[in-house]
Amino acid sequence: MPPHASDSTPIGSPTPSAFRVNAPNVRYTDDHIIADYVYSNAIVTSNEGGSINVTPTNTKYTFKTELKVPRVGLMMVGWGGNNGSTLTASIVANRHNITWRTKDGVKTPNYFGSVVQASTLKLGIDEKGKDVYIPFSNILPMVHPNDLVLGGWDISSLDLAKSMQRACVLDYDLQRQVAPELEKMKPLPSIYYPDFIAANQSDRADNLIPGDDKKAHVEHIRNDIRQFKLANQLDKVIVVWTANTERYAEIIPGVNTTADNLLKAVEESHPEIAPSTIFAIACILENVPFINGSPQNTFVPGCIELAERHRVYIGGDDFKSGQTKVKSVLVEFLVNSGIKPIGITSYNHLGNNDGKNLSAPQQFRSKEISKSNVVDDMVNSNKILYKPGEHPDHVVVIKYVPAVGDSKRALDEYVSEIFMGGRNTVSLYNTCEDSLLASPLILDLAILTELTSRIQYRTEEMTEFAPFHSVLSILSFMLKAPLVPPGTPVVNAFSKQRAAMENLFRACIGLPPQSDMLLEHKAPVNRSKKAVK
Ligand SMILES: NC(=O)c1ccc[n+]([C@@H]2O[C@H](COP(=O)([O-])OP(=O)(O)OC[C@H]3O[C@@H](n4cnc5c(N)ncnc54)[C@H](O)[C@@H]3O)[C@@H](O)[C@H]2O)c1
Ligand SMILES: O=P([O-])([O-])O[C@@H]1[C@@H](O)[C@H](O)[C@@H](O)[C@H](O)[C@@H]1O
Repeated sequence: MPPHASDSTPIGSPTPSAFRVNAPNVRYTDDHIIADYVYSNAIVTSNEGGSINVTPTNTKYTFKTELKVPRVGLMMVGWGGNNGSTLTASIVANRHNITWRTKDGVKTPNYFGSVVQASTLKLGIDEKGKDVYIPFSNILPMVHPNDLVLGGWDISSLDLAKSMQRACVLDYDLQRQVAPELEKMKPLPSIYYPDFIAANQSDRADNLIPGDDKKAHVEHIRNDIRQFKLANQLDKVIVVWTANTERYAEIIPGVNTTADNLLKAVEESHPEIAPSTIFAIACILENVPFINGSPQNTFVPGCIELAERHRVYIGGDDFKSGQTKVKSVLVEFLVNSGIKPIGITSYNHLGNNDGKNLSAPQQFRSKEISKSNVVDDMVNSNKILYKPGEHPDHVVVIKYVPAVGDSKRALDEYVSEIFMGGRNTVSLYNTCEDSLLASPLILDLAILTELTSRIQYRTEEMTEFAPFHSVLSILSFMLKAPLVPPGTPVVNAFSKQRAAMENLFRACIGLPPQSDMLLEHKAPVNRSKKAVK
């Protein structure tokens, strides 16, 4: 059976072979790859005397992955924004291989910055012991970005060509060429509750679903999704929130702490239910995954419970695109090197509409939270450096400076304690082209969410295959404040996030985790008996 997709599997077709895993624990059928996998862990216990015992555990899983790549729609909330318009224009450019001229010469379209489309992973070693890498998108059949059918909503009525122009992100010679296709794309009217985003956004709000009946709004969004799916003959739709950052919603017992009281609050049009939560509820009830690319607490407890009840995938929060992505690498490097960050100052200024919205205190606060919590797991992992409850000083500053547009300037300083009372200071100046860094993440989130929806698992205790938990923590690599199943650990460390994602998909094809031990070189199997002098 041809087992795996190439990195651009035509929709719905049998999967052309990219590679085959020859192992007794892996089986291929016309429609699935079925892999038996042993998940190894270690339970650590300590007794009163303080001595620590470690008990290795092995849990048998079977993963079943549907190989057929469906026809997928990506609906973006905030489609007319900088990220939404930039992604749309870029997909059109890639789809038609449109090149464009700049002062630096001719540019060709690509998907750089997408972990799925532009990164690789180690599959194994060749006969000479040399690492063999494949495109990440080849590990399992995935939707190719060029095949995504795009749509979405915006409170601004501008078509996508005008939105792209307003964003001022892409070179003019490219904008010029994709404009004819983008001008046909018009965002659906959306829901607008002024209290949740900065007042300075009101001048865009000319494309609204009427009324203030929140239950009607849920039904309207559900119908929009159904119509989009029908009109484009889609098998699946994924919704990604790339609209403005909202203020945090207050968690109110009896209003949004359980699925039932959240639905009741929607029926009563409770003022504390945010637009993003209305979209999430609509998606859950429509059995459509919803991913939150912004930092607000869309997923109030009742919303998570609703997703669990309906077994619909949700994920978030807040694309991890530039300054924070570097932070999740640098702090991991420092702490894992036994160096103690004691002061982290993250300043940036930007001049796009996101920055304009974030210039309002409540919207900034949402972003400050997601940008500040990103070091917690790394700090908590090293009790040598940090006493219980001890944390680096961590300051986040964001300033709105229209003059720099989408080209955010991030200035970071990391002060650390080093050997024998020494101090080390790392200063970074990072020009993050915000939308060019965030847009590829929207692709990764949508494509990996769709892939995950084709994977089921079963353990020896289970009689049936089942989907993963509704909260897709496997998406954390793309997110600043990873949403995780209630009560489970939040991982922000960059290398751990990447390894978790890679190793899960390796498990689905029956391969062990990538350990990078290179034991074959350190302890060669066929080493001669003679001692080396
Ligand atoms: N590097 C990045 O760009 C980056 C990184 C992390 C998070 N984010 C988040 O992604 C989001 C989008 O970023 P952007 O730069 O594209 O912002 P943007 O302001 O350019 O786009 C947001 C769009 O959402 C629309 N909108 C606002 N409320 C809406 C609603 N209720 N329904 C539908 N549309 C609505 C606005 O009209 C606007 O077109 C922001 O929340 C931002 O904080 C961006
Ligand atoms: O991802 P990252 O570069 O750390 O964070 C960014 C912030 O620094 C920026 O101010 C904001 O506008 C973007 O939405 C994004 O959240």
